[in-house]
Amino acid sequence: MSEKNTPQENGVAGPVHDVTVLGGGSFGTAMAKVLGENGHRVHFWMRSDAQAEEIRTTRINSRYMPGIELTGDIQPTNDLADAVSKAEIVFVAIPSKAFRAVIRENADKFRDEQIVVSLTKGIEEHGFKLMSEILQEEISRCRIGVLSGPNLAAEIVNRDLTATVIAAKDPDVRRAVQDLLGCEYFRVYANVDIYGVELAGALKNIYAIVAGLASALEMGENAKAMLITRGLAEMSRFAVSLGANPMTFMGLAGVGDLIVTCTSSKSRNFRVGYAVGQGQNLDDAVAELGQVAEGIYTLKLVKEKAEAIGIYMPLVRGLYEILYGNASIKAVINSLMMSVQNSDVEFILPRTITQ
Ligand SMILES: NC(=O)C1=CN([C@@H]2O[C@H](COP(=O)(O)OP(=O)(O)OC[C@H]3O[C@@H](n4cnc5c(N)ncnc54)[C@H](O)[C@@H]3O)[C@@H](O)[C@H]2O)C=CC1
Ligand SMILES: O=C(CO)COP(=O)(O)O
Repeated sequence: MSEKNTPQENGVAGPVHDVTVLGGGSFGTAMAKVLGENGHRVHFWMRSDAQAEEIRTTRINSRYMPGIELTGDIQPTNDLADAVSKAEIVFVAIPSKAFRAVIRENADKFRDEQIVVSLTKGIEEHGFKLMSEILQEEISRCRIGVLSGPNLAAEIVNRDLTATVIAAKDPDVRRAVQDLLGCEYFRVYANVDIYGVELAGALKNIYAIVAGLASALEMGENAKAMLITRGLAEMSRFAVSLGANPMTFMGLAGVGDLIVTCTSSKSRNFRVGYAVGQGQNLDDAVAELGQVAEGIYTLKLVKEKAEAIGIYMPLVRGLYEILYGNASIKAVINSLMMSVQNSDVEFILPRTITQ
């Protein structure tokens, strides 16, 4: 750590920290940019040496953030051991499908008590594990946190006003992340409900796909409000039944992230839904996107889990039938609108509230 001797671009002052970001995609790049502009030394790891070299020489990640200049002391590398060993805090922005493999392969590189924060919004395929649970299993000697919220990378890199949530049990972890990332356009709130914050980030991707579909079909603004609100009801019902705090879903990581991804074509999940709504098949839509849309995997896992624990999730079931069951969109909408199940009460209170 060293004292800063130059005014920082983002209106913050304080000691310079060594911070590592794992994952050279859209969100890793956005977080590296905030940290770099906040004056920190950022060890930015990506698996592709060519990509690291491009960023080193041009200061631009042309595949994931074309035209966005990465200023500040950002040091791209494909040497993960070196990047992790130098860091006081490690942020992980690796898609959920590869998350455990990357952490497990490199578990011995992390230090005792090192802070490791997941930025990933997904669920592991076998065992329904969230990323913080994977970190707990693979590197339990580290201090773990989760960052989630309405955080479109494409807006953060333009310095558009944004708020996020750091969830961690350890107050020092929460404070460290607030200090590192907070600046005049990026505000960091704290929460202790790691499971709720993390699950909300994964679940909202499903409803973003639904909203993209609805938008392509020009269903209108009333339909949008219905989908977002009923999506919130069903995702909170599911999460609370698994132990999340219902209040988390009233906050930025819950309804906040749900709103942004269900209303913005900058969301990749929304875009996949939009393409399917326009008649494209799912595989082509994902291939054309060229980036991760976690919701298409999360959907399968949540449908299975909801059935296993008996939670009513009609939007999840309907989207699953469209994407994986070859059901016609029209038939699914019709069955959702005409369903008599539970339409007599708007709220089905979670057991934890009624007991
Ligand atoms: N882009 C956004 O606006 C936000 C994304 N997130 C979450 O962050 C996570 C990462 O998303 P993005 O960066 O946006 O995805 P992306 O599709 O833009 O980039 C994914 C990155 O992961 C890398 N990657 C894939 N497999 C890998 C492996 N086996 N080893 C090392 N690197 C690997 C790719 O090379 C690429 O650099 C996702 O869970 C996403 O939901 C969270 C908040 C906002
Ligand atoms: O999580 C996000 C914004 O908060 C990004 O959503 P997408 O992955 O759908 O782009």
